[in-house]
Amino acid sequence: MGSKSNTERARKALEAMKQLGFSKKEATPVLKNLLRLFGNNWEPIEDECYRALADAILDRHQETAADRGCSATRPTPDDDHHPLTLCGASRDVDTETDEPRTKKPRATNSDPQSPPSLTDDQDVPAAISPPSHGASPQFRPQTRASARLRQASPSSVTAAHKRPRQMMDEDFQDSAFLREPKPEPDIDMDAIQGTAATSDCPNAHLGLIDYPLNASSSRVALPLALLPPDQNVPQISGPKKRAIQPCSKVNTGEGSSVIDVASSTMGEVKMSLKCSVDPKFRMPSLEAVFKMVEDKYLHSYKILPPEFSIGSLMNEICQCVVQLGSDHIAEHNTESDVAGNGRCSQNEPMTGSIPFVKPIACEDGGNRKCKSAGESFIVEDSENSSVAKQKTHLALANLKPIHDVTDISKGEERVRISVANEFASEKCPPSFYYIRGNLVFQNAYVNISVARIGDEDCCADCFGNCLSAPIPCACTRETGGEYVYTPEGLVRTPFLDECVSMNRFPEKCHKFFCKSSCPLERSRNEASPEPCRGHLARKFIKECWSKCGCNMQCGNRVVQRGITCNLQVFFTGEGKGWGLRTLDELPKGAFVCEYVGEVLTSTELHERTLQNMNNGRHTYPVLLDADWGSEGVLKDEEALSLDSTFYGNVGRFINHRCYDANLVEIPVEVETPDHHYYHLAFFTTKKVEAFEELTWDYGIDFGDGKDPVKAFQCLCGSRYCRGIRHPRKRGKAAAK
Ligand SMILES: C[S@@+](CC[C@H](N)C(=O)[O-])C[C@H]1O[C@@H](n2cnc3c(N)ncnc32)[C@H](O)[C@@H]1O
Repeated sequence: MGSKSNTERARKALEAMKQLGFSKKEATPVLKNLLRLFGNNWEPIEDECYRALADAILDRHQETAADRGCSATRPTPDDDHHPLTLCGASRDVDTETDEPRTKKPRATNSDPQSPPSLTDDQDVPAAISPPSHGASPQFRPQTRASARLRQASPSSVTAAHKRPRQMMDEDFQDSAFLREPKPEPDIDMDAIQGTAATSDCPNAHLGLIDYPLNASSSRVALPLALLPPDQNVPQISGPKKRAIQPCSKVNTGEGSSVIDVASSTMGEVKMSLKCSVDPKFRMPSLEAVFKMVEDKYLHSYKILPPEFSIGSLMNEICQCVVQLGSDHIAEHNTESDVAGNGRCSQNEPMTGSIPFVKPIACEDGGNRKCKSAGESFIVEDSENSSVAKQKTHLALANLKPIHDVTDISKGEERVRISVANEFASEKCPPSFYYIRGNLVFQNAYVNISVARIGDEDCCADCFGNCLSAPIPCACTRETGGEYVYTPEGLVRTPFLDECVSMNRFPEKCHKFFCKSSCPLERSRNEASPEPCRGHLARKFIKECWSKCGCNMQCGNRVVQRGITCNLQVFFTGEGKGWGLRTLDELPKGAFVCEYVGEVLTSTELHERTLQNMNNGRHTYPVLLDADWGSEGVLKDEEALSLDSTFYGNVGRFINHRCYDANLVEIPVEVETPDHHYYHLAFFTTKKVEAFEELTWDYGIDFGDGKDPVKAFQCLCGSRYCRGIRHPRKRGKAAAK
């Protein structure tokens, strides 16, 4: 095929169409169009005996008919099972003269290889033959082109079996077709597959199946509904790998429908829905259909915002098709970017994705199992060596979970978190697994046990809402006998301001210095670690928890109830990649989200760092170092950090802003009474307007040339920016 000239291929295609009764005049423009659509790739056109071409010609007929104002014709009594007839489809063409003719083409069929004759009673373009009796199971309408192809050539019968290649087939580089089935229980799949297997088509058991009916009836090609693409798709190895779509059963009963969606890289998305209809069906106006569906949704389900319209829903479907269909392209283009950094996904070297108190690079992928540990989970790899485990993260990254742009959390959160890109660049953030709570990667020691929580660390005697009780409960011990939260769930201003000030001016705050070697320095250089640079003695919020007598609505449980505000992941278009914004105005002290990721030990973090450096990739995990140095020697498995490179929540999208960020991170103790493991929660430092970007100060010293990880060039826009352009001046100004 590959060596054939285009002219030769065109000639053959037109010849094949001629045999189907399509004139050169009508086939040529359609062929040209298809070639343009497939980017001059002949294979999908030649496939299945030019099925795509025949379909396209018939589609054109239909469109022309629709333009002429024709709708479905009323069926004749014989057409009981032909509810939809193409307007104008009975028009045929003299294949010699290219002129329309009233008689359908007749051909003799003495040669089994030549096209069989098309008789008047056979030639039904939108043919749906009645079920036959006997051995043949129930069946579905054949598609128009397949009917013609089948009648035209025995070889086309087998070719028609290849229909499922339309979905996820590598041959279709420029176009993708999805077919979403309704469950269709009535067909005997064994019978179908058995029949198909008798043909010489390698994919005969898939998709469009030809049915041998009894002697009096013609053979009917059955379009079987295909499962959606996220099902397991077995691959056939061979010269060309083919994705096989498993077939679902066909239902010939009333109300069954099949949705066809086709798209091309040129942004065209075509949807068609085939439904069973009453024989007296007449095409209603589209306006009436839209109105009826909108009314139905509005009145029956009451879930619609006022701006809802079916038009925009269809537009959204189109956009989702294009986006999902394009994701693999973005993935190929962003192989080195698995950390959710918008800049990197534009093929720039990654300068870091995970914000942090002290930046450390990391990377990884793979064969993992998760097991739960209280509210945390442990992610285990099947391999033993820690380095190997880190490596498996690379493989994991290649699994590329697909984002749902209507809710990137995929239902993990209580609110939907949409994705928006007002720029024409990437449609979706690079892949990661969305998790609502932290996961232990491997060796991190997160000891969540009821026995560890003493009476002084819980309020077992409380009931209902602790904030309504006359005396503050035991859970306020850490905060001087006062609740941090107001009854409205906001962090009280004095506490909040102290946290903000601590982050802005860490040099003025109390710090813990590790008594022996610092785990962070140890991980950087185990042989001769540098002296500890100090860790902030952070202020904690302690929330009530499961060992407390209060209920889940208790005012001292805010972070553990999860995200409640309307957030959106959006493309900043300011060189910072993706960011997070609020869709509603937020008051000062409001909880926004946690920073969620994998819990790593400092050794694991260091291994990721090395792996990452080897791959030219950097990420910035958050150290959970609040209490490092407050005790004796901190064991490595107790020195924890969070990394949301591969597993994370929306916190991973929050960009950095020097000094005057509108979010501050506050450690929150929930299930553990010590400060080795805790939650890192973001609260607003001031009132935030709707659609304002949410930012926090990563605490990066942009002027620290010694740090092994090169910081990104700061584009925060703050007048106090410590960014590399004015490191000293800005820093000093802000400190005043
Ligand atoms: C936690 S990620 C934030 C989300 C990220 N923008 C994305 O697209 O996934 C941190 C990375 O975002 C980028 N970034 C964050 N704040 C920035 C800033 N102020 N200026 C420039 N880049 C920034 C840097 O590449 C950084 O490594």
